[in-house]
Amino acid sequence: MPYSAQSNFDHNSRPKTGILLTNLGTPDAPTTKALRTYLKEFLSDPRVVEQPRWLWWLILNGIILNVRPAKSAAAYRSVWSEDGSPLMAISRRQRDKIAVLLQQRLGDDIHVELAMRYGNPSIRSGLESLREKGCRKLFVLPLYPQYSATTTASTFDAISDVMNSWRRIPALHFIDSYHDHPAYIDALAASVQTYWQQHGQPERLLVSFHGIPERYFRAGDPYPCHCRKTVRLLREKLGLNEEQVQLSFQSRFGREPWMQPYTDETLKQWGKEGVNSVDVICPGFAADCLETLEEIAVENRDYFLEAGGHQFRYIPALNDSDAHIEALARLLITAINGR
Ligand SMILES: C=CC1=C(C)c2cc3[nH]c(cc4nc(cc5[nH]c(cc1n2)c(C)c5CCC(=O)O)C(CCC(=O)O)=C4C)c(C)c3C=C
Ligand SMILES: [Fe+2]
Ligand SMILES: [Fe+2]
Repeated sequence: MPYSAQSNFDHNSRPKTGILLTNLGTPDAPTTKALRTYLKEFLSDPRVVEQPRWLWWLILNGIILNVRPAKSAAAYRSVWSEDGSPLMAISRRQRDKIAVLLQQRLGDDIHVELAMRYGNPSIRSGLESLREKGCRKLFVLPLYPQYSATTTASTFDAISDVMNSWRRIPALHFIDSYHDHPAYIDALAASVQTYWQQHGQPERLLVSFHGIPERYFRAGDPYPCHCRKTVRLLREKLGLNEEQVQLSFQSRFGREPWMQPYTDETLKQWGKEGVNSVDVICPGFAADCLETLEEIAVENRDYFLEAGGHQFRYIPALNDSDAHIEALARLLITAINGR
């Protein structure tokens, strides 16, 4: 098989620097058909579901892909905007703003692309576009602050799958996590403080992360440790105690135990115990998406209020806020300058 190269390759060209921002991905439309395509790709990834392949193939194709797409499509419709999926719209704005900031600070030889691990725009299209622009140094920033094999390592798999047919591999820098980066923690703390200055401080802050099966943690996935460290640093920065700021895991899928405590059970328990007011923040999501806008802000709100709680608020993700763009740009500039 011939290995491929940049189509307009010039041996004397000046090397450029490419940045690939990635996130999980989202369906192309909030329809059952689009959800089936998206979920099939996502849930066929062995990094996401670690089960014997034949058994999982039967469950996925026999049950899940017949039931879940319609249910998920209805949930996506409830958050879909004029700009499409919130995750996609916000990710595009993040890419545009980061590109402007990096070009202002480092010059025009920097190119920034956005790619999604599942669906569109694909990792292949992002990498090929940077290659066509002559990028020979490549910085990949998966927008997952906390490393997990299910997300971060899966992104790496997709990159190596594309590059294994390339003639010239760029100098590759893969940013594996930034769960304790001071600029990220500062941006999170500032977002909470600003929210509280405007709306008042609740009794408790619940810091909710997407879960993973407990089995993956026992096999060595550091994700829960990264989540705990983010929460500790945030709590310290806010000057609050372990009762006021607590961690939980949301979005469990399937029957086996996932990381605990579960977000829904925690909120039900707090409602029953007489906790009056709760704010929830989800620092593992760089952009608001179905998991925050629907599962947290709607579904879990109901659990808390039905259990006896009085006030529930969701503090938005960092999204394309100036503080977030600045934090991500600082992360990238440090990597680019090798410091
Ligand atoms: C099947 C197991 C799943 C694992 C393990 C998992 C890990 C994981 N996911 C995210 C981030 C996101 N997940 C999102 C949606 C989503 N996640 C799963 C399943 C697993 N995720 C499903 C089936 C879905 C689709 C929605 C649904 O049908 O419920 C999203 C939202 C995407 C959007 O379009 O809005 C994000 C983001 C992380 C960070 C993570 C492990 C650390
Ligand atoms: Fe997920
Ligand atoms: Fe969910």
